[in-house]
Amino acid sequence: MTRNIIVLDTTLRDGEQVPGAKMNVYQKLEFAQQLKRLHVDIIEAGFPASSAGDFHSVQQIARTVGDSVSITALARAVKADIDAVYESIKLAQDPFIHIVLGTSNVHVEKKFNRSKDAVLQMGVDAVKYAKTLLPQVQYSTEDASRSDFEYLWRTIEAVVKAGATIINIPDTVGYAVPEEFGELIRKINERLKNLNDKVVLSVHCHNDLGLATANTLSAIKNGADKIECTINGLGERAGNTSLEEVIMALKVRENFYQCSTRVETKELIRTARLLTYLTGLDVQVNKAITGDNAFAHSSGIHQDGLLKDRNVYEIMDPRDVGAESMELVLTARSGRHAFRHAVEKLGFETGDSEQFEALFQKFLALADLKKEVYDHDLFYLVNGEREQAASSAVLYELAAFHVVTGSVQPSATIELKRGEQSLKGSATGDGPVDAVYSAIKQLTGIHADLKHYKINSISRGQEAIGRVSIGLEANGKHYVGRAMDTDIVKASALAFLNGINAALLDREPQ
Ligand SMILES: CC(=O)SCCNC(=O)CCNC(=O)[C@H](O)C(C)(C)COP(=O)(O)OP(=O)(O)OC[C@H]1O[C@@H](n2cnc3c(N)ncnc32)[C@H](O)[C@@H]1OP(=O)(O)O
Ligand SMILES: CC(C)C(=O)C(=O)O
Ligand SMILES: [Mg+2]
Repeated sequence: MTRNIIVLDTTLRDGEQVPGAKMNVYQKLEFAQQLKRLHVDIIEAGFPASSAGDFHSVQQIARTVGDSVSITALARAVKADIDAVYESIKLAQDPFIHIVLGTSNVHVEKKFNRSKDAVLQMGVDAVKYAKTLLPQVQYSTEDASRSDFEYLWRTIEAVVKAGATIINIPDTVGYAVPEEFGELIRKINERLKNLNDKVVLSVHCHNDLGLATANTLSAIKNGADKIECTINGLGERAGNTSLEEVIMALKVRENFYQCSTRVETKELIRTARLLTYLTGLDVQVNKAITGDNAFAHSSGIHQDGLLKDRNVYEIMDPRDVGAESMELVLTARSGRHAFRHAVEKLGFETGDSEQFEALFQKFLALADLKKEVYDHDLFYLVNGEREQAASSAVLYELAAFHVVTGSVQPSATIELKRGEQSLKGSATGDGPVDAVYSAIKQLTGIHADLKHYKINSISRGQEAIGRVSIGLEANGKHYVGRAMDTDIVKASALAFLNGINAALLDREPQ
């Protein structure tokens, strides 16, 4: 008999704590919809007390996917944080409040400068308060793996008696090693079952020593009922446990773990690609499950073996994680049937006939420029179109641009549209992109400092698409912008406008 493991995805909370991983509300909603398709049990949607923007995103996620996925969000052991969590998730069907509070000596003494008893009491009070709002409360003993065991247990016992229904044991700084972490979970599990066998035992591991997946699996083997993970292992510092790795380890080695999950593994690659697209954070090519080379075989002896029998060098079928064994190459000579087939094969809906036609025309324009359109390009084409439709509140649009560069001083002429209004202006700069950015700043009148600029080539072929990610500071806050185009100057202009629009929307909510 297999045991079901509850899967919580915290990409939108711990994952989003990563510099550069910030997403806007439309992007978070798109990702949450994909997590729903992936069949995770719980989405940790954010940290609503941290800003009005995060509160709004958590609320929108709870409203949009909270009918079929359990939703939680994080709070310190602070009343205002707990209130913010409750207010943002209360419309979901199965919401719960997640409270975190440190148990290690260094947290108690250095972070809080209080006695152990006083910190424990803070946790108990927080749980009692959260219970007045919702029946389900998760309590995380932050830095558990570096905590004195008897104090850790005393805390768990007290918060369970106060009403906590899930106890989450974090290896916050990735210090644990598998044998030791497994033993810790075994001991807690034994005592917890005697104390209250309805309480769910959960783990949350970080990857500072590259052991997050191993520690999570060891915890499962030793009785953990629930795991917290992120897609591509995104998360604070070296990241969190990678969801796809644990899920596939449980599936491929079911004979050893005798556990299963509800996760729809065929959605794994698509979820990982979507996250890369939304955050601009690429995955290393040799990353297990979601790296570009995870299912690529290059050496002759391996290829020979595979041709004789796939099992010689394959422990899982690439199709089980949503990887294509064969890619369809589309060109400008492809028709609507082939295009629809390719888009649907990637798992996207093609919309009504008007939406489909608009998408097809965009595809033709791209195919004319790029000659060959790969699955990867289609993925970005469809997502870009959706994101544009979702963010109809965008303030400025690029209507036209012209740049001059070479042995003269680079200059740019830009035409922007804002609703019915048309604005045109020119500027010079150190280079064409700098000139474009100066002209955009002049026209929008926004004081924005470019903090970082990154350009990558995505997809293959000579006419690959350039993806630009920028970070800018405006109104004392940091905003990100991303865009892609076969013309890198245009992609640069669009990414900058994206960031400017995010800053303006923050100042003038629509
Ligand atoms: C392990 C984790 O991943 S925990 C989650 C990490 N996530 C985040 O930090 C989310 C983003 N954070 C934020 O937006 C802000 O830090 C806020 C809104 C939470 C707090 O902002 P501020 O009030 O300005 O406080 P600041 O961040 O400077 O300091 C943290 C304060 O919270 C206290 N604190 C830290 N953890 C906890 C906790 N679990 N419970 C109660 N208080 C806590 C600290 O002791 C400090 O209080 P002090 O000012 O009395 O010393
Ligand atoms: C909030 C907790 C679970 C956390 O992220 C950690 O301890 O790493
Ligand atoms: Mg964490």
